[in-house]
Parts: sequence; structure tokens; C-alpha cells
Amino acid sequence: MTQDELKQEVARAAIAYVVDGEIIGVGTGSTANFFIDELALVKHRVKGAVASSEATAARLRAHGIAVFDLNDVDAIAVYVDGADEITPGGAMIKGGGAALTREKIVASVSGKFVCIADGSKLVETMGNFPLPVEVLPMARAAVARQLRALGGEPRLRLKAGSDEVFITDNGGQILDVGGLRITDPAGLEREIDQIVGVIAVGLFARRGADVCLLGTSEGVKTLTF
Ligand SMILES: O=C[C@H](O)[C@H](O)[C@H](O)COP(=O)(O)O
Repeated sequence: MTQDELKQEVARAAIAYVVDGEIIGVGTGSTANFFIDELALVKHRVKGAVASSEATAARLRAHGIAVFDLNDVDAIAVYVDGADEITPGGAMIKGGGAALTREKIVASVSGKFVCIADGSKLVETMGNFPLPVEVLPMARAAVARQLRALGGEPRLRLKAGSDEVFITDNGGQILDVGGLRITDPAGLEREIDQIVGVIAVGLFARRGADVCLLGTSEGVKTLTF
């Protein structure tokens, strides 16, 4: 099976977690896009969605799914999103698609985090995938120095195929931090969160996944944490 077929399988499996009549939290990225397309097939079952990015909001709307502002929503039963890496304990690196801050906010008010990922995302120790850190533009160099002091190798994210700096939906910039071997995800998340100028770090350890639907050649495996 191709990676896209695995993503589609887990996206389809995630529909089992949709709660009828509720507003659902929806993540960002290629796997989340497959989920949005599956959700569209059962859209009569949900009241609508809270989106974790402008791109996700646009895709939901294109399918005729109502998009709610998080400020108008008290609680979300289920949040469905992909991951760049996930450990057997349910900690994740996210933000390859630059949506980490809004993803973290929507996940924080959601009762259940359902991670959907192809099997290549499961790792014993995270860090091969450079850790995204969203920063205020004026603090970029100061934050980068502190990330270097933690042993990381930060690189400023540029727009694909260009020399222009990538700007997030929030007006932030992203430092992709290589060279880390993340043996204590919750500790590192706390440490990076405390650096002044950081908007959010793409480590989801203190609020990790509750369930991971993992796409493998033997079918969808369900990991619960
Ligand atoms: O910012 C993007 C998100 O954290 C994505 O969930 C993550 O990058 C995984 O994306 P994909 O499903 O495209 O591998």
C-alpha cells in the first residue's frame, strides 16, 4: 500500500470517533485532509468543526461543513489530527505543516485526541523530524540562541522553493530544530515553552494523543494511551 492509501485508511477509521450532533476539532496536513474528505461523507451527523488552520477551514467550508470560531465553542468532544512523529507513549512532534500553535489550542479544549498516522510516524525516540518552534519574528535570533544552548540546531523555515521567510497563520515564524534526541518529551516541552518569544513548540507531550490509529500493511492498528 502507498503512504497515501495508509493515510486514507486511518482517516476513514477515525470516522468511528465522530460524536453525533457535536462540533469536531480538525487538524491540519495531508492526513487531516483525508479525514476532512471522509467527514464530508457523513457531514449530516455533525454540527460543524473547529479548524486548526486557515487551510483546514477552507477545505471544510468547500465541503459545506460549518466552521466555528473557537471563541464560540465551550468544549470539543474529539479532535482528529496527524503527527510528524509519535512515540509508543502517545507523545508527538507536530507542526510540519506549520499549524502547531492552533493545533495545540484546539487540542487543549478537546476531550479526546485521536491521532491518525501512517506507520512510518511511530518512533521509539523522537527527534529525527526537526522540532518546529513558532516564534515572534523579533525574538527569532534570541530564541535560536537558547535552542542552541539546549543542543538543538535551529533553522528558519522558508517558503517551499524560495528564499522568502515562511509566515504562519498567526504572523509568526518557524524555527525547525534538528539535532535533538528527545528522551524526555514533557520536560523539553516545558523548557522550550518557558523561552520568552516562543509562541508554541510542536511537542505534544503534556497533552498527547489518547488514541492513535496507525496505518500499516496489516491494517489499521489502534494504540491507546
Ligand atoms: O502542522 C501540521 C500538523 O502538525 C500535521 O498534523 C503534521 O505535520 C503531519 O502532517 P501530515 O499528515 O501531512 O504528515
